[in-house]
Amino acid sequence: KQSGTVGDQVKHKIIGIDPGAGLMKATDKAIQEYELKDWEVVEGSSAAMTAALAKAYENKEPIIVTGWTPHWKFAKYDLKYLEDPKKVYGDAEFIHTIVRKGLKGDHPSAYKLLDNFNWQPADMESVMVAMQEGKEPAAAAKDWIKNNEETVNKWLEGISTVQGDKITLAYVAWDSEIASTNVVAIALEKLGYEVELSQVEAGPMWAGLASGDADAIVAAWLPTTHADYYKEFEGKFEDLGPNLEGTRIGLVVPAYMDINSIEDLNK
Ligand SMILES: C[SH](C)CC(=O)O
Repeated sequence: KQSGTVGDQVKHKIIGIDPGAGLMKATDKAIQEYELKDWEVVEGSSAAMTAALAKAYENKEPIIVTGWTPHWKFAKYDLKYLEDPKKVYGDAEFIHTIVRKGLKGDHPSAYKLLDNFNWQPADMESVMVAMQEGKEPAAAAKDWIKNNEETVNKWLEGISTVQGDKITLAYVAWDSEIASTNVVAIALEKLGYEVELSQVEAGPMWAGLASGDADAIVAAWLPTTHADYYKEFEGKFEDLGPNLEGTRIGLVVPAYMDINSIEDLNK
């Protein structure tokens, strides 16, 4: 049994991810709105956060992380979101596909595939779990495509193939976006495209679309999480709408911790 307040137990640290993530901006807002005095959000990465979570969970130690759904961590560990009565983290959201201006004219087949791409949280999570169990992202994506031919053929239906045209997909190394971007890359390769995957931070991902360095992303968390980026680059991209429905972001803790709300962090 841990002694002291939950703040003492976790040294008033919330284990975050890359600083450009909307989840981190929302967490900074939570610190303010819930007046979490002398709490710190530790910047790092998706991988560092899940490594810290694994270590704490194995030792049944208290930990608070910035978390999101879909994610393999919910399949692997018994976790819960802290209630967010002030709704700082918004409600269930979507992941959108966004393409650079002009893509439709330059690469109509790629545009159509990107517009058709959509799948369920369970689909994304199954690719993430395979990656977490050690499969290379491209291999995990290939397996999922093999096991979901009907879905993928619907995306590809009626789209004419190409001979080696190049497409660049930008993404941030969030486990969810590594999964989705690798799946879309393979679907584009099935059409004959040569696909480059460009791993960048969140800001440069959106900037790359606006500059035309990136042709497309399937990593836009909207309407709230990436609202700032959407506003900053509005007019310089084309939003093809949701490719997945039912995301969630917030503070996540192991179920063995006896706190249930962000408000409990002040006790
Ligand atoms: C970490 S979520 C995949 C996206 C975001 O917070 O920007």
